[in-house]
Amino acid sequence: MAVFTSVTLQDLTDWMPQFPLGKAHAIRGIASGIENSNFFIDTDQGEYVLTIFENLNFEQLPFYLKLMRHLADRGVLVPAPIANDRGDLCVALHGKPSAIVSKLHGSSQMAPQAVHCAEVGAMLARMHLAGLDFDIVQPNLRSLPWWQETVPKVLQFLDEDKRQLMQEEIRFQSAFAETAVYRQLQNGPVHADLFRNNVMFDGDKLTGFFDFYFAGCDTWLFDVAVTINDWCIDLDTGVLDLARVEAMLQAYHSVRPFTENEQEAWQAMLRAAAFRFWLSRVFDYYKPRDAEMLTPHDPTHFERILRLRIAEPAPKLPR
Ligand SMILES: Nc1ncnc2c1ncn2[C@@H]1O[C@H](COP(=O)(O)OP(=O)(O)O)[C@@H](O)[C@H]1O
Ligand SMILES: N[C@@H](CCOP(=O)(O)O)C(=O)O
Repeated sequence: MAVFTSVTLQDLTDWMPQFPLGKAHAIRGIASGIENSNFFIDTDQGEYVLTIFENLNFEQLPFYLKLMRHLADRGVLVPAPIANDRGDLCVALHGKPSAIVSKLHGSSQMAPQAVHCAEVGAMLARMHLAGLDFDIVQPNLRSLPWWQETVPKVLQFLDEDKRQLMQEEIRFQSAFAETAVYRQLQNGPVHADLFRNNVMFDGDKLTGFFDFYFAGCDTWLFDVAVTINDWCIDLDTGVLDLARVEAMLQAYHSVRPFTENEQEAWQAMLRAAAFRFWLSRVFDYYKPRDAEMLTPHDPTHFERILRLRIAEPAPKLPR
C-alpha cells in the first residue's frame, strides 16, 4: 500500500473550505498505487478522491488535470477534477501539489474477457480523438529520453543476460524512433499507463479511465501497445490472448481506423511498450522510495513480455 504523505481528518477539515464540497467527514488511505498518495474522502457532496502528487510539480500538473477536464467535457469517461474557489485544480496540501477528483463507480476488472477489452479499445480511440483539440503540449515523461537516461543507472544491478537485453533494446528503440515510419505516427495526449487497475467497470460496462499521471503527448500507437500488453495477455506467461487482442483492436479500429504506417510500426511498438515498464519496474525495484506502505511491482513480468514480443510477431492490426 502506498501512502507517502499522511493526511488526517483535521488536516482535511482545515483545507477543504476552499472547495465547493461542504465538510469532510472521513478520509481513508488507498492501498494500491505506487506513484502518489491517494485517499477516498467523504464530504457533504459525496465521495471523492484526494491525490497528493509525490513526483509531479505545480508546472507539470495542469496538463494532467486540464486534460481530464477536457476529456470529461467531451464525453470520455474519466474523473472530473474539482476547482477551488479561485478556479485552481491543483492546490498545495502539506506543501505538495494536490487535487480532488470525482470518484468513479464500480471496480477494476482484473480478469478481463473480450467484452471488456472491446470496451477499453473503443473508449481509448474516443479518448485519442477527443484529445485532438487539447492545446497544452507536455511530452510523455517516461518516453525515449527517460529510457536513455535511466538505462545507465540500472545496468549495474542486472546480470549479464538482462544487461545485454536492456542495452540491445535501448539501441533498437533509439533507432526505431529515428525512422520515417515512427516520425509519421499520429501523436497527441495519451494515457500511457492504461492497465487493468486503471479502468473501472460496472459489470461489463466501462465506467471510466483514471490515473492519468503518466499521461503525455506521445504516439497513439504506443498507448494501444501499452494497453494490449496488459489487458490481452495471460498474466502468468505474458502470451497474448488472440480473442482479447482482436476484440480490443477491432473496437479501437471501428472508432479510429489504424493507418498503414501504424501497421508497419506495430511490432516495434509492442516491444517499446514492454520495455518502458520493464525499465521503470527495474528502476523502482532498485531505487525504492520511502512509503508507509509499498508493494513493488515485479520487473521480470515485463522482461518476459519483451522477450516474447521480440521472439514472436503479434497479430497484425486490423485493416
Ligand atoms: N477517480 C477515482 N475513482 C475511484 N477510485 C479511484 C479513483 N482514483 C483512484 N482510485 C482508487 O485508488 C487506487 C490507486 O490510484 P492510482 O491512481 O492507481 O494510484 P497511483 O497514482 O499511486 O498509481 C486505484 O486502484 C483506485 O482503486
Ligand atoms: N502500471 C505501472 C506502474 C504504475 O502504477 P499504477 O498503480 O499507477 O498503475 C506498472 O505496472 O509497472
